[in-house]
Amino acid sequence: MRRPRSRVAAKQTRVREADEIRFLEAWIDAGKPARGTRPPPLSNSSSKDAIAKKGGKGAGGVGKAAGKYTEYGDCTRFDELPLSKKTKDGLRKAGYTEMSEIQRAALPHALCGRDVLGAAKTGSGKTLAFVIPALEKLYRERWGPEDGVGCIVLSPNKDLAGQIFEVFQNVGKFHGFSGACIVGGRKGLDEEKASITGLNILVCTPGRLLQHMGETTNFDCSQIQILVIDEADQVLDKKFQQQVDDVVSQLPKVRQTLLFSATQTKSVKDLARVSLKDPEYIGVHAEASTVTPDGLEQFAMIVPLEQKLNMLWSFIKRHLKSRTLVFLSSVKQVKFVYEVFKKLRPGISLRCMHGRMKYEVQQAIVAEFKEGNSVLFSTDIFARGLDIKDVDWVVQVDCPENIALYIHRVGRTARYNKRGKALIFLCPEEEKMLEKLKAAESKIPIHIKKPNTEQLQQISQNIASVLVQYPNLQQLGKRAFVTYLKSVYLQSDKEVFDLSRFSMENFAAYAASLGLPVTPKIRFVSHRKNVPKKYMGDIDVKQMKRSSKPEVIEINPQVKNNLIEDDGDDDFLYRKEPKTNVNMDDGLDNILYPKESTADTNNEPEKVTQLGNKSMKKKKLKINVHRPLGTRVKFDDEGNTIPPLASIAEEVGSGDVIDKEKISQRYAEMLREMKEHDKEDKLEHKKILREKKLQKKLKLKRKRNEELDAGSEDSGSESDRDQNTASRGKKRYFNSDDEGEDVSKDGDVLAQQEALALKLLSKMHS
Ligand SMILES: Nc1ncnc2c1ncn2[C@@H]1O[C@H](COP(=O)(O)OP(=O)(O)OP(=O)(O)O)[C@@H](O)[C@H]1O
Repeated sequence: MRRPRSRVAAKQTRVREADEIRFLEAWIDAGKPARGTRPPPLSNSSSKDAIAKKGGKGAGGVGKAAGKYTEYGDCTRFDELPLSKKTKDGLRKAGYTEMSEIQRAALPHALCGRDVLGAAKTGSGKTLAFVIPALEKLYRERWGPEDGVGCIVLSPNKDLAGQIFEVFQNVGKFHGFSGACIVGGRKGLDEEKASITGLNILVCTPGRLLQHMGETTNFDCSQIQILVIDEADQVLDKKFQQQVDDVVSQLPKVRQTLLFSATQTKSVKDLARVSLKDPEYIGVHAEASTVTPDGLEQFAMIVPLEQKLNMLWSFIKRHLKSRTLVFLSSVKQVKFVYEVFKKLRPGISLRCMHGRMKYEVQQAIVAEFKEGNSVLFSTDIFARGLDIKDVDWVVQVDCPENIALYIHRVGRTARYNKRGKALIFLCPEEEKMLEKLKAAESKIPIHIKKPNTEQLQQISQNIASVLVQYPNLQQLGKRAFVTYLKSVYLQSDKEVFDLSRFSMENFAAYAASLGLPVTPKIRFVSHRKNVPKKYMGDIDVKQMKRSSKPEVIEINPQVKNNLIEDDGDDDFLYRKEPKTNVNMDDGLDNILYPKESTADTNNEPEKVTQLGNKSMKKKKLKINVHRPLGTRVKFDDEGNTIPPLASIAEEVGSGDVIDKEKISQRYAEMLREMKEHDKEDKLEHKKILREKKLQKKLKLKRKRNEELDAGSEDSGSESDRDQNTASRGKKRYFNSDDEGEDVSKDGDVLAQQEALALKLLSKMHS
């Protein structure tokens, strides 16, 4: 019986694959690099010759040459590695031919089954350094659908997980493995549960994987071949500690483990937690003079807290032809700055991104951001791993919590041999961070730039008017204010982050710079445990300031003078752009920074007193930054502050000038009107009460008469009745002319008396 052709083809494929696997295994074993060896750097031409001699393509064959398996420890191209045809085809199709340094160093060790702890600069291609070994391992193990999960990749967040999964899809497209990106969120959990047991490759966040380990029936990870942890220093950090430990405890001990990050952990404790066995420590840039990408230019600028938004706005206006990623420290700040700037229309499309967004929304935003020039405001959800090509600028408006985060943030630009620029705003109170960045051991070539006050656009007033129009934004602004201070307060590095260095005036000016009419109260400090003594008590910022050092408080003379300047340009929003089209290479620095400082890398940061001094000559917006917390500030047409009472008078009166006499007249009038109203109300109330009383009495009277009438019919004499009524102390009605005469005997007389009484009463009240 002839077998169906497809079965024959399938068998042939199986046989071919089995042959290929045998060849690969033999090659991997015979040509593997010695432990601890690294390929020579590529820049050296003599090393290239040496590579060619040793066995690269130039040496006359891939895999086997002259009957011997070639060494692959020094090769430079993917197709010189002992990789399956499927992976090589995938790489070629995705456009990858030459290996990056980390790939050259890590892949040979990872392919021969060793555990690897890899560190390399941001954007240097670490993802392929673990995706390729993972695919190859499963392929050589002939992993199939019935084998379940064979590879787990842990990523700190869902965006990065999605990105890694895409690389698996691209490079592994010719393999038949199934896989999924398993990230948080309620949606999709049931679907995931239904399919996860049949998947081979899982790229997931630790929390979601743990959820499946606990909830999904038949979900078994006991056979996995390879565990990868990307952004290992973060995943092994406190935040994920419990989750990662729980996950790892459910994995088999015999497996390969690969750990990668731009800022690597070497903590023995951490490595023990994931049971790395005799790992290869590969830090390809450990000897490099910088830890950041070579194509990255980095600048720092000392900007007072209350000038940060002005500076950011001015920056955006000067870089309309760029793709800029802006980091802020909280979701609320991101939302606030994005919403407010959007209303102010800078002339470039704006986007925002934070962790509270749905995954699909985030994906859509990233896709849009990739399309053209725009500004993306983001929290640190974007700081690590995210790979967007051609980001021109990374601007850090808020100080990163440590050097590692700085490195990851700036690493969103200048990726894979591209060029890029990064700018960080540091408050004068955070100058310690600048010292740390500049320290030799940090290996961060950062240049100090002096702000060009001539180009600085003051937008606080514009923001304030936006907030008046959109009260929701005012609420958001308040929350952004509080959250920012909270984030500073909660940072552990008190050398850099110390709220006590900020004065009450700083906070008030900062609130004003966000367009807030009132400085929000900051109460969170007193609610924290382990609060340094100086912050304790029924705290508001006033008390914090008292413990600060005076020299750092009064950095800005404008604050001293209670003044924040305004450029007085009513046409601010629609001001014409400079003739030049601004882009990465057209000497922008001269626009935002003073010319004389561009080459200066060693200057001490100038005290921020310089900011805006020139435009002080122009019209001034006077804001009393010393006003007590909770005091509303209003402005007149001239930009002067006016007390709330004056603003009432202005609304009522016709003139432009605030007239004190008018105010008191208005108050006197209001008082008189109020008294009159009060009198009328009282009379009305009395009248109602009396009428009620009278009605009650008449009702009683009628009832009594009815009883009396009934009594006279039944029994007793008149004298008895008189006695009875008198003894009960009831009032009796008398005719004034016939005083003493008992009229109750006569019903007509009674009726007359009632009518008379009613008449009298109504007269009295009318
Ligand atoms: N061999 C290569 N040839 C060409 N491009 C490559 C190569 N390897 C990686 N890339 C590209 O370089 C970019 C950065 O790669 P990847 O995201 O893996 O960097 P990374 O080192 O993981 O960065 P980060 O530390 O920021 O996560 C990607 O766009 C990727 O496609």
